Amino acid sequence: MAFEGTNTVVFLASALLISAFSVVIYRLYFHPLSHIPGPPLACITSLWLYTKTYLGTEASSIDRLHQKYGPVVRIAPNEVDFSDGAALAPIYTEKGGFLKAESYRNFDIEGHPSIFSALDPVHRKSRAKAVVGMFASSSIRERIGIIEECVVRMVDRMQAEASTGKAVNVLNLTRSLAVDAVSAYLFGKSYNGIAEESGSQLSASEFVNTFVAVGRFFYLPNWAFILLESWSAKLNKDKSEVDKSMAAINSFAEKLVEEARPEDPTYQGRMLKAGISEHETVAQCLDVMFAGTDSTGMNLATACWHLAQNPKQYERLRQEVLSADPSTDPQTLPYLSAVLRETLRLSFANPTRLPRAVPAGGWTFKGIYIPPSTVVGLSPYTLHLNPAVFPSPEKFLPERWEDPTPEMNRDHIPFGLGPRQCIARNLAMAELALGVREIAKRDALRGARTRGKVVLLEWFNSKVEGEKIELVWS
Ligand code: HEM
Repeated sequence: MAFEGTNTVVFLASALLISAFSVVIYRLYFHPLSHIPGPPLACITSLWLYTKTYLGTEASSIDRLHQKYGPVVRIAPNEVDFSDGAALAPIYTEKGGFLKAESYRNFDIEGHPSIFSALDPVHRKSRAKAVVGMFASSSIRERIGIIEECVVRMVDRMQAEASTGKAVNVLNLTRSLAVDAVSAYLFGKSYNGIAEESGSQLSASEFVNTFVAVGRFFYLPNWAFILLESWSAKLNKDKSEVDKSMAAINSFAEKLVEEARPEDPTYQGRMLKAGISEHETVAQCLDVMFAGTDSTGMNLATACWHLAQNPKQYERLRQEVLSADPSTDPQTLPYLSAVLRETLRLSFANPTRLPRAVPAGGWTFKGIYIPPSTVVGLSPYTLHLNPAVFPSPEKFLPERWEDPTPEMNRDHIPFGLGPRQCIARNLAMAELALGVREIAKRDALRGARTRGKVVLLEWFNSKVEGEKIELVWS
């Protein structure tokens, strides 16, 4: 009997080994992507990509692969990354671009695909159509005073915290501004983050951090994602802080929806009017609260960081702001716009690939055939740091935008591009331009020095280590 048992084990182990070996041989030599170069481990198993993503080194690791293997690299059995900006148009824009990859489902909220995470364009369209008017430049111009007020309050607080002589976490301040601007402008009710106790962490921070952390499991199949997310939430040592922050944000969003009427011209009112359920409307509000707080906060804090490090550029910006008519739209000031473009190039709020699925029929790029369902994409990280397009790419040089080449314009993709580019681009730009103008006008960065380093984990929404971007005023 024992002998028979051993035989079965040996048989099963051999069968397993043979099938694993066959998969390896197939993926390396017979798979429809076997003609694309890439590290053998990544071609054999998605674990390579999952690990890099989890560790927050995805974008830089793939960038190094491009340096070794060229502009088209296989980074997983069924995934290919491009570094050639010529691939942007076919993937993201032409004929509506390719559909978002399955991994976006991991960003669904409470089981609802958000405007951001929806894969199905029809599902997304009914939601986006209800609110897209709020993001038009003309609508933002009409109610720009709401954002201006938040900006003034944020700079007041920055100056008050600066005067204490202690290190100031500007990321906390800019996140507070961002959550207030989005909530006041879209929902008609400010979250009032700037009014929270000076020096304390924004109560919405852990909510934002939790969403950011979703990015570490971005590429996992949805079932594995759900499993790991629930385990890691249970194991989180800061669980009570997270729960508190989530509860604060959830009750804010729930109240908004409870009190909303479909005839209200607010984000929540428009969603309800479009027939979206109350439960889903709460989820859609949470989605923009996160998206609006994280990326804009990160970019404005990055602008402060670089301006504090570059006094000549800060002075030039100030001179431009001070000599302009105060009623001028700051987005029309050339140097201020150059500062923002350079900030958006280097902030890496969204550093990694924006993955898309190749449609039926496949796709041929410069003679290279990519079969249907392959996940393809380009990353802001690789494009924005390409020395052939942006010489001395690590340097903060707003001057480079005074006379940009066509390749610079093409490869600068902080908001993504095509029909799925950032729906709130105009709102974000208005916040950033008003923020930078107010800081320059009031000379809020006079005497500011950067403290420590800004280390990023390259998740879909990058995580700043320690959630701090610190300045000290002397
Ligand atoms: C500087 C600030 C911002 C940056 C850099 C940024 C960046 C991006 C990027 C890269 C995408 C496209 C992702 C992809 O293709 O997968 C995106 C989409 C999106 N963003 Fe932003 N974003 C910013 C501000 C905002 C704000 C303020 C809001 C909301 C108030 C927002 C809401 C969204 C939504 C809803 C989408 C999904 C659009 C769609 O798929 O139709 N973002 N953003």
